[in-house]
Amino acid sequence: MPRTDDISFFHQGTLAICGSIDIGEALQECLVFLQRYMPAENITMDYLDPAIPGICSVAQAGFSMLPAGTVVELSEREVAYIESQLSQTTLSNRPEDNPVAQRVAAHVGIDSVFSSAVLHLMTKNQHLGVVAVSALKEGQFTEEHARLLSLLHDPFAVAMSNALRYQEVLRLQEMLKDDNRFLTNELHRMSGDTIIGEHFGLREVMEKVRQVAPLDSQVLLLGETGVGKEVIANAIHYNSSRSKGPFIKVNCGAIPESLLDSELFGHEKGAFTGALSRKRGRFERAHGGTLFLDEIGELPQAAQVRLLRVLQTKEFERVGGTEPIKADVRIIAATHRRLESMVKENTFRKDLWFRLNVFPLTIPPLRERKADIPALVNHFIEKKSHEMKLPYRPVPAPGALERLQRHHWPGNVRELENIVEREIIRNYSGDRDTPLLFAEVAAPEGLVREPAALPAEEGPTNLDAVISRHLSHMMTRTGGKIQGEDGAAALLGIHPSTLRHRLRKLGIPFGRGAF
Ligand SMILES: Nc1ncnc2c1ncn2[C@@H]1O[C@H](COP(=O)(O)OP(=O)(O)OP(=O)(O)O)[C@@H](O)[C@H]1O
Repeated sequence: MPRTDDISFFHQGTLAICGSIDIGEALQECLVFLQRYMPAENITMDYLDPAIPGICSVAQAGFSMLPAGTVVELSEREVAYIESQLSQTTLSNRPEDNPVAQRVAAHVGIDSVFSSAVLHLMTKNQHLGVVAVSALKEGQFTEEHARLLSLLHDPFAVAMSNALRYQEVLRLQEMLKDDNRFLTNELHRMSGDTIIGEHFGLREVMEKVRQVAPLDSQVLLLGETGVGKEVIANAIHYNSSRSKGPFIKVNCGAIPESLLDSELFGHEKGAFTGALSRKRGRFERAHGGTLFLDEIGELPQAAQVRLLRVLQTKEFERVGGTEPIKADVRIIAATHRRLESMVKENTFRKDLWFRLNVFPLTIPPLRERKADIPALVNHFIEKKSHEMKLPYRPVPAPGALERLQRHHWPGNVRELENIVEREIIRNYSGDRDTPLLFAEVAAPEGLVREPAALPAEEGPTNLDAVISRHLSHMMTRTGGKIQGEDGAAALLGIHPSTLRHRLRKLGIPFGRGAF
């Protein structure tokens, strides 16, 4: 039968050990408790890592015998000593009694004599680690102290096991955060880090981006398909105070109506057939960041009502859930549709349109910023060659860029990107020494709309257009370089600042960044 004071000792000791989720704080409580029964001045919880081999401190309280996180390497003899002691509580009242305690003391710079009582923690014959109680004087611990300490074996073993698991969770969490940071940077790099035309065709758009990005206002991006709405949404996010948060995209037109609610707001386990586990929706995932609602004009009426409610209350419930969830999300919506006409036709809710239309930003179609085409072509050649791991960089054939600039571009930048990719593939499978001709842009009927007054073969006759064409050609030839012997200014025989002035006036990109 256990003695009554043993039961009380166990009870109070267990409360001290389990009193805090932080194992350091728990050991501090425990040290204060143990001091009522033994001359404990320090307590550490450590485990043996056979891979080092050495002991690693999990937590500590007292005079810093072994601060948390310390690793002390051990010799084979010292590891063998620990292994020989597993089934008992080791008392060492003189340093020479315990070679491991001596090694630890030397490691932390304690040169005075000391004594310790070491409790080995075991579960199912597996050595979890030790709890070591120490004092800075010799001969401090008795068999009775060892007996009392061993009464606390089980709560210490549970605490040790939880602390190790908790450390593992923190390690994995840090790894996930690191992966997340890496992937976010990769995504950012891949999805529009470079905005071609920001100083030329998109200058006004980018001015507005810089104005609105730091504010938390909603933005509505308008423009034909493929003009770069997502690229601009990215730029707003990465130039805002939310840039470290997530950028989550939803293509409202690509998700079946029956799945929209679950995609946007998430669902609880068992909310519907196939909901095997709880799932967070895109709103929840975008918490602290930006939610990009692409193709907002395709949102079905019922979903428009729910979206409006979330925008008004900033709260939603998961499908099948009752608990309201708050998400701090900035909304950027985009559409190639004329929302105003849709409102008139009653296919888009007027109140939602008002909500979204706080800061409308229209991205001009490519045909209205043709001066950006050479730089875009070079950018896509670079991008695609890199993606395709080409050992060489194809170059456009003479006259090809002019041909591209005469195209009407109904599919905008995306169409240009696809054409560049196709041309590189064609070039790769044919004669790689042939420059990229882009012959296809001139071919299909209706795609190329040459202005009647400017037949393609004659080229422009208006003086500015002729100069613009020539300067664009020179920029392509020199890779945007203005100064130096091989720069465009020297080739044209004019002063570099005069050339820069001309280029700016005509909206022609220059400089290394433009090519
Ligand atoms: N200014 C730009 N600089 C570099 N790349 C661009 C630019 N604008 C668009 N792109 C590229 O063109 C492609 C189409 O752009 P994006 O997806 O942003 O267009 P969108 O207007 O959102 O299209 P949709 O209306 O179909 O959703 C993307 O690969 C994008 O990276």
